[in-house]
Amino acid sequence: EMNKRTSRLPPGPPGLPLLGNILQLPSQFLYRKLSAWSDRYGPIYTIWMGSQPYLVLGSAAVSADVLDRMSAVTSDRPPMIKPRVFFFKDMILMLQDRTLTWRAQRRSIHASLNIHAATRYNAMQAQEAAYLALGLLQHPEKPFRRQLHRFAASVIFRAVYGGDTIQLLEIDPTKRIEELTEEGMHAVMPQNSVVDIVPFLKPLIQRVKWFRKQADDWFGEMDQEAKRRYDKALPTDVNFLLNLCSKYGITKHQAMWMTMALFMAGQETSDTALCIFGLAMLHHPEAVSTAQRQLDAVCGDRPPTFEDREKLPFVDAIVKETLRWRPGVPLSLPHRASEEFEYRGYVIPAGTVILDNVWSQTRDPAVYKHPESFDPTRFLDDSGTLLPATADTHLDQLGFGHGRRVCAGRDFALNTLFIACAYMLWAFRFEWPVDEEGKEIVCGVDEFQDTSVTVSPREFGVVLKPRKEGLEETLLAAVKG
Ligand code: HEM
Repeated sequence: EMNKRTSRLPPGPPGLPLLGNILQLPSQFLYRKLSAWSDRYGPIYTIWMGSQPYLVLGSAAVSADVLDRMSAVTSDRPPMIKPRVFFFKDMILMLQDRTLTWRAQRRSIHASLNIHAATRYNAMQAQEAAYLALGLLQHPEKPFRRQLHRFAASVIFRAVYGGDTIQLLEIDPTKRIEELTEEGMHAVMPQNSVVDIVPFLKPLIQRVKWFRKQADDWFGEMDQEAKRRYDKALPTDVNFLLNLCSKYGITKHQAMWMTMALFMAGQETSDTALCIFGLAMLHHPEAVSTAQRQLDAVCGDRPPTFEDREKLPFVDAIVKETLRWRPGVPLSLPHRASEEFEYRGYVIPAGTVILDNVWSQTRDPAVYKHPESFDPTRFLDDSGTLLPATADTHLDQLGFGHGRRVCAGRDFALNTLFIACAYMLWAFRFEWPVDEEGKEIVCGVDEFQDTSVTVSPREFGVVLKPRKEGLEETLLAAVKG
């Protein structure tokens, strides 16, 4: 299908005959290797997985050209046979091509999560942020990450299915979905899927019973879980998305999977971003104190609200910088060219997989000076007001991907992060735990773990000290609403 003679793909690292660059790719932190190659081969280059070309986009400008301006032909997903066909049976919108089903789902999600509609979730998000702070105050013995995880799960679960806050000390009803998600998502990255590197194996593998059985069992369980959750949800003010499905011609089976997809896409990503926020705050006390001065001036002894947001640009700048400094989804999700296209004199054949390396884009020194330093003031003018966004960066939010596939939950996620970070900064001082000799137990800024789609800091401890009189009562009142 691929005509190597007529295509003129941009050059990249030389590989081996037949295998291409496969053996040069690390099984973890692929984005780091791809970023190092960007330094050498430029912001657009090609790597080969066998006979399959992968175009790697390493600068914000190139990504805006290829994935935004040419989105009409660069917005499909790779075949990803193992996860997409074997596991998800093409029911999950993140991995679908731009079919009519995909379009209908994006439309209904947009109707409920666009920047205006997303404000309908604000009261719930603020209540959840208060409950997060309360949990951190009352249960310092529960790991920080565990509590962020509960928060992120509860916010997205309630937005999708309605219902009450997931309690910190009770059984987490989302646990099963998460276990299944982890198993399924592991298959997404090309290194984990032999079929996708050597597609001619597909028919053979499809006949291998045990392999199909694993995927079929997984699908069966996920399908049941999706149905159970969907049937339990009562359309309410909070999860009004459910009301929209029939309007957009989405069948029940599709709606079941769409709601599940939203949970999968929204939970771990938000939790990861908050964990990175924690790490950044521990390393940057000066950012913490600037934010706290602003919060104290605006809110005093009452907790922050969404109405305060205009007056809290430093908190928004911290959220932006957190997502830029260590993007939790460093390679976004892969796109695929649906048609041949030309760019900068190159000819990219249909079927080329496009890797959106947001990790290199967010540390492009032409766009962000001193990209390795965590500096929220880069987004603010001298008076502390948010600056207009940098061109070609999706409002300085490269971490949410590009083009027609750009994250469908971006504004919702930014609201979740804003209120959670505002609450934590308002309520607590951030300190490292200390060992018996009084020495701080620090987690370095690069001590990350790779969980295939997301990357996040390894587990670390944080001591949160209350900085307000009567904090517990204030938070209890905020939780009650
Ligand atoms: C900090 C939090 C989040 C980050 C960093 C993030 C990042 C991303 C990225 C990088 C993509 C791929 C974009 C592309 O292919 O170009 C994506 C897709 C998506 N995200 Fe998010 N996301 C976050 C939160 C959420 C939330 C809260 C939701 C739902 C409420 C959500 C729903 C989706 C969906 C449905 C897609 C698939 C879009 C498609 O394939 O058409 N995300 N996200």
